[in-house]
Formats: sequence, C-alpha cells, structure tokens
Amino acid sequence: MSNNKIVQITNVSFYHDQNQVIRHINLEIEQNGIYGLWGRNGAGKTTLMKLLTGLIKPDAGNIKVFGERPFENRNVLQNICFIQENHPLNPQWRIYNVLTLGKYFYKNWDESKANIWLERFSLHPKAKVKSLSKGMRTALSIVIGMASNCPLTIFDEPTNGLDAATREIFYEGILKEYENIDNRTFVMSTHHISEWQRMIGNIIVLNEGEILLNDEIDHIQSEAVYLSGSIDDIKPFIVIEEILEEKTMGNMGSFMVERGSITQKMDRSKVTIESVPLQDYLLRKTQKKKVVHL
Ligand SMILES: Nc1ncnc2c1ncn2[C@@H]1O[C@H](COP(=O)(O)OP(=O)(O)OP(=O)(O)O)[C@@H](O)[C@H]1O
Repeated sequence: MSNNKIVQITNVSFYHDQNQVIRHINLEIEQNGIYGLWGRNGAGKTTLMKLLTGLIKPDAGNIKVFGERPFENRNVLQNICFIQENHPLNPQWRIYNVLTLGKYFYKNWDESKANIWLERFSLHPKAKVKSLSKGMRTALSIVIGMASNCPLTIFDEPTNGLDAATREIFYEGILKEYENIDNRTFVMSTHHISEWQRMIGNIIVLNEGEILLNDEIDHIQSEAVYLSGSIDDIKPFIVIEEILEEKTMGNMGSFMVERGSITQKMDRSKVTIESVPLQDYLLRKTQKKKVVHL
C-alpha cells in the first residue's frame, strides 16, 4: 500500500433526528487497498458510506476525499462510485441501457471491463432489468461498480442475495482487479467477514457510531484466543472482567480473551491456546450484554 491518503475524516459526527449515529469519527483510507467495513445492524456503516460519498453532510467535523469535501462536489464525486444495497435500477431498461448510463456518469468507465463482468455473471446485455432475479440485479450493480473504474469504489453489502458460486466469481474477480490495477481502492461493507477475509487488507469495525477497531485484518484476527483447560490453570492468569466468552463444565473451561487480558505466562502444558474465528471475535467484542462469570 502507498502512503497516499485518499480519505481523511476528522472528528465527524452525524445525527439522524436527535440521535447521534456517528460519533466523533477519525479515519484515514489510503490509496490502493481493499477495506472491509464491519459492524452490527445499526452500527452506522451505511451512514458513514453516505458521508464519504457526499450524499449527506456531517453535522460536525471534516471529511476530505481526494483532498476536497465530497458533499455536492462534482470534482470528487466523479471519482467515487457508491453501489448501494438494492441499488436503484430502472426495471424497464435493458442491461445495455443501464451500462450506457454508467458510461455517461463515470469518466473512467471501461466498457470492455463491463463486458467481462457481464460474462462472468452470465448476464445478457439485452435482458430487461425487470426480468432479473434479485441476485442477478445485485450482480448487475457489481458490474457497474467494477466497470466504473473509480479510484474509490464503495459497495454496501455487495454479496447479499448472491449464491455461493456467484459470490466466488465476485471474490476472484475483485482480487484480479486489485492485482492488475493501480489507483483503485475498494470499501466493502459486509456482515460476512469470514468470506471476505482473504481479500481484505484492513478492516474498520464500527460499533454504535464509533470506530472500535481499524487495523490490518491479520492483526485483528490474532488479537483474540481461546484458552482451554482447567479453570484453576487459566483464571488466575487473565483479567476476569475482560473475558469475552466463557464456557465451563465442572472445573474445565474455555475462555475467549484478547492477548492483552493475559496478565501472566500460563503453563502451556496445561492450557490449550487456539485462534478465534474473526467473526466470532467481532461479535463478542461488540456485544452489549456482559459475560456472566461463573
Ligand atoms: N433515515 C433515517 N432516519 C432516522 N434514523 C436513521 C435513518 N437512517 C439510519 N438511521 C439510524 O441510524 C443508525 C445507523 O444506521 P445505518 O443504516 O447507518 O447502520 P448500518 O450499520 O448500515 O446498519 P445495517 O447493518 O442494519 O444496514 C441506526 O440507529 C438507524 O436506525
């Protein structure tokens, strides 16, 4: 990754009605990368993406994309493609009409890329949008995002409604795109982080309108571990209040903790240490209800 920051968000807040749904966010996104945006329902992902793409204006703080404020700024917006969940597509149009509009809308539009992606998804240019299934419409919106060739391309839940085979086509294609092209940055909001793990470099975790984690995905993944063994061999060595998940049976137990919660070296011959699937860690990390310690 280069050190060229294409997004700089400083102390940004946003309110829906009286509710502060984005809370003093600071965030930088560098040129060339695939970023994952993860958060539970209502965490603020879509709101953050709308702020980034100039659809709404922050109530406080500053957003710069390519060095300028995105809100109602054509200079910036012609370099951003935002593919929303259930992206609006005119049902009366044929696929080639949709793509013609894309060509007018995005200055770097790549027609040959559009055709490659249509073929990958087995979409026929003459098909009418209204004849497409939900998954096929989603695939068509992916075609628009990929062919836009925008330096910043943002997808909100791009794989919702896609079957496993089509998702795989998308993952393979986006990796190829990323390997072969300079100056493209993707932000993907997703609830299915495990599937995205091999594609994403950095992950931004939003929780209740705040950025909880923002780091390389491998680093975040290695933060949490499962410790299993006798409770007496584990509990004295960890900060009890920081246990993320606890399962016990008799005097044996399994505990999900972050590495920072381990206060002293444990006897490795008595305690098993295993990695935690990223999705499980993030779910525990963002849960409201505290773990009840037995
Ligand atoms: N148009 C709106 N009017 C009022 N409140 C809204 C509006 N849009 C979003 N919100 C509220 O803002 C908060 C953040 O919503 P947002 O859609 O950004 O979350 P999200 O992380 O994208 O959620 P999901 O994963 O469910 O799509 C939620 O509490 C939501 O209820």
